[in-house]
Amino acid sequence: MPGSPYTDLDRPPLSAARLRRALVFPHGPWTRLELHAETASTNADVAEAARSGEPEGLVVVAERQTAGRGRRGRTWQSPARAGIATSVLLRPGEAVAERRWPAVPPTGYGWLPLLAGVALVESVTRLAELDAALKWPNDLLVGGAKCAGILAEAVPGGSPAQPPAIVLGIGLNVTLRVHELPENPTGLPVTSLHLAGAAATDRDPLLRALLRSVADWYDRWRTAGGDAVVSGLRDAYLAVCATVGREVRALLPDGGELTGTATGIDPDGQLHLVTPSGEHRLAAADVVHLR
Ligand SMILES: O=C(O)CCCC[C@@H]1SC[C@@H]2NC(=O)N[C@@H]21
Repeated sequence: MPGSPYTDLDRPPLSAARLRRALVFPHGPWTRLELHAETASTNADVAEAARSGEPEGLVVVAERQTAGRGRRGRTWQSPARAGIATSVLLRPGEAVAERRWPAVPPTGYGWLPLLAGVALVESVTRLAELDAALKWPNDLLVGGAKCAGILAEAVPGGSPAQPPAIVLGIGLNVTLRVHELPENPTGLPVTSLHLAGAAATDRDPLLRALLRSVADWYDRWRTAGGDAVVSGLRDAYLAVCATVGREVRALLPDGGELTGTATGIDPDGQLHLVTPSGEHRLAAADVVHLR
């Protein structure tokens, strides 16, 4: 696409052969990889596969998305070869006897985007050698700016007895340049690993490390029946969460807003907020760090 600000063929493509090495990680759920040069949204692709009965473990990766989805109905920009855009299919409600994974009740599913956030911090810290943290629930912050986002979407089962599948989508800005960065509606600055001074921006190892880390945490969490405390996931999340202990403004899904101190994360992954009007537990919100 000559003339498009998003086309940059100097950026090396992802290698399906190199990425497939992440699929054989022994504890992971990954079964199949699809790598697309372009798609509308990897979350939409995986949701469609889930509706067609695809088993757990599909990984869809795209070099570019034309209609990437963000949280709360927003869009997500995925310029060609400049980031990681991936979605995975998880079926936590189905027991897996050979792995000794019991079925996780749907009340526990809220931890999946937080799990992906922990995996993002681990892989970015290790490979890009940057200090990374999470703004609750799962915005990856590098130097106080957003570098990645996570969108988990539920796909209802085929019958009321069948638990929903979860599409877990991760978008990471790797080599985006300043003119390619989108504006964040809450005023949060946005960055990429390259702009933040990453030691390495090779996307194959980054994505492999990310898939391994998600697989590792998913195995621990599933083995513990979806219990974030027993699996150690809650502690791992708290260790990298930049929100707890801060003064924050929470923009609520109903348009309301609360200002107070974030004091903790409960066993369901909800944020505790202490405000002058009392204590609140938030399942979803856009959080702005004030101090
Ligand atoms: O708003 C956010 O912060 C969440 C952004 C999630 C973007 C990723 S990119 C891969 C996957 N496919 C999508 O359409 N969205 C997610």
